[in-house]
Amino acid sequence: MFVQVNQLQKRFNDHQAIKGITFHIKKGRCTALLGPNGAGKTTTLHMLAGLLSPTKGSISYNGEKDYRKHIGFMPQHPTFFNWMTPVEFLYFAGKLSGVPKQRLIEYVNNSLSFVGLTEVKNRKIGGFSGGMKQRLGLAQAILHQPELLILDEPVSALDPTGRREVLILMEKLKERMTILFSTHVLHDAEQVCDEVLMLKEGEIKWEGSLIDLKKVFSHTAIHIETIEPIKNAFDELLKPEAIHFTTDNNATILEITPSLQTNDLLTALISRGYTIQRFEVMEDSLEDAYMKVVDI
Ligand SMILES: Nc1ncnc2c1ncn2[C@@H]1O[C@H](COP(=O)(O)OP(=O)(O)OP(=O)(O)O)[C@@H](O)[C@H]1O
Repeated sequence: MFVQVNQLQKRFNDHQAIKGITFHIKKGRCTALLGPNGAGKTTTLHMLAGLLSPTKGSISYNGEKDYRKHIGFMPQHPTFFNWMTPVEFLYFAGKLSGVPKQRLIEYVNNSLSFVGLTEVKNRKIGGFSGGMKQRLGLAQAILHQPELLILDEPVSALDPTGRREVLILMEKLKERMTILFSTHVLHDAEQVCDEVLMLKEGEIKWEGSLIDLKKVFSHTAIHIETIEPIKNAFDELLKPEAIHFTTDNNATILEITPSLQTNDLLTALISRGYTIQRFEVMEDSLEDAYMKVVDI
């Protein structure tokens, strides 16, 4: 166990934003905190980063009390002094986060090189694109080489190019540190995360690996077309297994449980003399699984 969160709650006046959530973050894994707007993602990340105190509950980081030095945090909208250069900004941030003076130059240069901003390191931040600013935010968050990197909606505000750049950087960072990031964009989560935490209205709706999420919530649909009509031909084959069964002329679409082996179905059809023109296995996307979970 790396980070254990127990019965965490946050109340803003009369609004209970986080309703007693319990989860853990596994060391070395990249976890996506997924949820619609207002689910409580930012509030949860701020509590984990030590920027907001919980109303109730606990966060345990390898048993340490003051764990903030091990955490790197990038807010949803990183703000900069536009008149500063990346080097000046990172020196300033490095001093604040307690990077030893003798290592500061090395750390700043390493971070800038990692996010691809070395060439512009002495230009004013004011002239930077959104993507460059986001990469500078990332450089600041990893500057002190944290064990846990927390990123609040790291790609949501970016155009497709900027999004891709940041996702590639996250993919590389996965080898060096544990990552927790929030997003409401499923496609982005699917590309980079190993673990998923789904949050809705301040409650965890699902926790587990991306692979398990797909297994548990997706259906497999098989689209079959044969030359011979196959209506009612499945009775003995799979009636108890079939969830949904529709036919349209010679096209048959089955939604089956994962327990049924598609190979067995194909073999059975061939051995019964059907001439198969199409046999296509279609799996639900993470988006379908997500919709099922958040609609619980
Ligand atoms: N400082 C605050 N004072 C009062 N209510 C707040 C405060 N911060 C957040 N909230 C409320 O708590 C709930 C959760 O907000 P939060 O920003 O954590 O959600 P989110 O999942 O990050 O949403 P988004 O994707 O829109 O950023 C919302 O209803 C929000 O209005």
